[in-house]
Amino acid sequence: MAPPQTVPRRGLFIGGAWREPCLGRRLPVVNPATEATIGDIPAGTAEDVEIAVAAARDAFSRDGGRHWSRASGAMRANFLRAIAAKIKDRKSELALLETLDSGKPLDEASADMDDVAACFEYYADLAEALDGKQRSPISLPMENFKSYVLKEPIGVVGLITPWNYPLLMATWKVAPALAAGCTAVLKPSELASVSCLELGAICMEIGLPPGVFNVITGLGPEAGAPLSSHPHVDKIAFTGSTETGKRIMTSAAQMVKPVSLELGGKSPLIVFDDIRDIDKAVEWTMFGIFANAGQVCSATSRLLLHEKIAKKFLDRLVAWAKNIKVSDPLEEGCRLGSVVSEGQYEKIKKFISTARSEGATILYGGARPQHLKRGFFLEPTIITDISTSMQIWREEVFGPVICVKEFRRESEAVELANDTQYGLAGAVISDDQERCERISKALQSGIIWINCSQPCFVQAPWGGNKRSGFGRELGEWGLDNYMTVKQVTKYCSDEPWGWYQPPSKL
Ligand SMILES: NC(=O)c1ccc[n+]([C@@H]2O[C@H](COP(=O)([O-])OP(=O)(O)OC[C@H]3O[C@@H](n4cnc5c(N)ncnc54)[C@H](O)[C@@H]3O)[C@@H](O)[C@H]2O)c1
Ligand SMILES: C[N+](C)(C)CCCC=O
Repeated sequence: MAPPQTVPRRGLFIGGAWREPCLGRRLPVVNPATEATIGDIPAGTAEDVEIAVAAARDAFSRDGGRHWSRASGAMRANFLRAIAAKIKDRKSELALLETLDSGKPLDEASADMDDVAACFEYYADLAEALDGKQRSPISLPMENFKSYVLKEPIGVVGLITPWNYPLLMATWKVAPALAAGCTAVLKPSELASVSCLELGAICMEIGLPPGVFNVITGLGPEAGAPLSSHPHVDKIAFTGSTETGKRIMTSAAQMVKPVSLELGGKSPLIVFDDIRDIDKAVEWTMFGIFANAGQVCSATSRLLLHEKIAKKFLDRLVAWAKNIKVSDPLEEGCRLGSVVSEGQYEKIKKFISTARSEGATILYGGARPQHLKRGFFLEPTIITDISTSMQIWREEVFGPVICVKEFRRESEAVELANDTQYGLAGAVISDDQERCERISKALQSGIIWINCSQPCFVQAPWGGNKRSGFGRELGEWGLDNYMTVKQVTKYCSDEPWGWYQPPSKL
């Protein structure tokens, strides 16, 4: 039987229940691989944000926080593990929904659901470990004082996320926020909210206390902006474009509200002429730019090739690119689905035409695959004859498009790699390990891959420098994003302090 091609009809998830948006509006959900409308999502607005923030505040302080924010980490870990178990149970259904919603290959969506469950489990372990880390003593230089540290949840957090890995990017925030004892309002992207609403359904099923987790879907300016400027939201964690990140930071600054920003990228991949296995390097290059149709913040979209191997490498890259199965993302073996929306499709095509008009060569791809008449599909695209002033070299495309430049010396490769306003990721492929270490130090980015591109582990920190943002997600750093540190210092001497002259007792 063919899988269903519609998405569940949901309301906003607020206070543990489904609620119709105050203004009663909804947004269509379009399957980008077929261009068919397959359902709709609520279009939340400031009125709904108000209700969701109040629900989250109430959940944070209900019964003095005994049931959530001040409960033991072990108690919260039980809920996180229950969420992970439900994600595993519903893995194939959730993966299908994400594929229908975003156009990504079903195999990729399935792998993402594994990562989602693993992330909830990981932060369940960290929540549990938090109990043993409370009251950790601080060594002081004076014996008559004792000091210790309490790690406390920051409060109500607003989580604003993008469409490229809809549930995974939300989970990178939701799991540590809940582990820390925060309560949260999630605003997923209007282009792919379906799986995040299902996370609401899962939280309801497992009996998460009402208001601990809330989902407001809707447009950025209508639902995201009131969340980021809300006076009762204690922190905003944002993943998305650098332009929106700037707006969020500006609005949060008015209340000196902390923000963490995971923004865009234009990451380099440097390949040296000392490699023994060209095909192995070519496959990582492909994975670095064609996975998820290049709609990856850390996509290694600028390829730097040593001039001695450039010709041979590009011949193999084209051969491998020709071999990619570009198809309906539900087809078995699909490795390149559609991009997420018509808007994104047009934007990518414009990047390609501008590159051509600026004098670059479209070595391979650059157009709709001929066998796909509908849907927002693009061939894997390889662009050469680049100069560093070209738009394609400087700006994030967020599509299956790689631009290639040659270099002669290691120092030149580093200079070209760092020639960007972004600083999220960088990769080097070389059989010389010392060279790899040198390059790792020289690249100005938060993530470095050696002899690979894109593998990501929940234990390791994730985030960027420069205009790719600041703050780190994942690992222990991800948990720290949602905690404040409180020092408690006690005077424990029987002697008076003795700074002032005591008044006469008479
Ligand atoms: N660094 C990372 O880890 C990472 C991960 C994934 C995506 N990204 C970046 O995200 C971008 C693509 O995602 P996108 O197109 O969804 O980004 P976007 O900035 O358009 O939207 C991101 C989110 O912000 C919301 N938003 C938009 N305007 C807003 C406003 N004025 N106030 C508050 N919220 C608002 C959107 O509705 C969406 O939920 C790319 O630049 C990509 O590099 C970064
Ligand atoms: C490492 N992943 C899974 C590709 C996620 C990257 C997040 C940014 O787009």
